[in-house]
Amino acid sequence: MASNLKNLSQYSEKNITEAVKDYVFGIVVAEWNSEVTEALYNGAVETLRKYGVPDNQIIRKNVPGSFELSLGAQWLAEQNGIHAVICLGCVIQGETRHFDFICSAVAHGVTNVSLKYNKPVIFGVLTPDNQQQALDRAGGKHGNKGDEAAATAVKMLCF
Ligand SMILES: Nc1c(NC[C@H](O)[C@H](O)[C@H](O)CO)[nH]c(=O)[nH]c1=O
Ligand SMILES: CC(=O)[C@@H](O)COP(=O)(O)O
Repeated sequence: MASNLKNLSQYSEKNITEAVKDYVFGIVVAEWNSEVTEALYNGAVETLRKYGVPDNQIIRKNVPGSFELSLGAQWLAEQNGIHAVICLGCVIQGETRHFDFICSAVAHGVTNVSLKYNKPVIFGVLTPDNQQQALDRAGGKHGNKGDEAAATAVKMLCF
C-alpha cells in the first residue's frame, strides 16, 4: 500500500505489551537531509516514550549518510544490551543513479544486520523523489516514518 493511501503514524497497537518498556532501543540517524531525519528521530522517540520506554533506554548513533546506516546499525546490534535498532535516513533522488545504489545498499545492509544478530533492525529510510515528498512523510500530511519505524521495532519485540 502506498504511503499516500495509509497514514504512517496510524497503526494497530495489537500485541504491544507492557514488557516493551524494559527493552533498550538503538536509533541510527543519517545526517544527510537533517531537517527530515531529525523529524523522523523525534517521531521515533515520541512513539517509544508513548509505550513507556525511558529516555536512558534509547541510544542514538549519528552517521554521515544513509549508506553508513548499515555499519552504524551493526555497531549497535552487536551490543548485548541493545534489543532492537531503528535506522533513520532520507535519500532524495538526484540527477544520477547514485540514489539507486544507496537505497539498495542500505536496504540490503540493514536486512543483513538484522539476520546476522537475530534482532529487529528497522528500515526507517525515506526514498522520495523530492524534498516535499520527504517532508510529507516526516510529520506532514502522510504522517511520520519515524513513528512507523519505532512502532515496528516495538511490535517485533512483543511478538
Ligand atoms: N545523497 C544522499 C546521501 N548521500 C551520501 C551517502 O549516503 C554516503 O554518505 C556517501 O555516499 C559516502 O559513503 N545520503 C543520504 O542519506 N541521502 C541523500 O540524499
Ligand atoms: C542520492 C544522492 O546521493 C544524490 O544527492 C546525488 O545527487 P546526484 O545524483 O544529482 O549527484
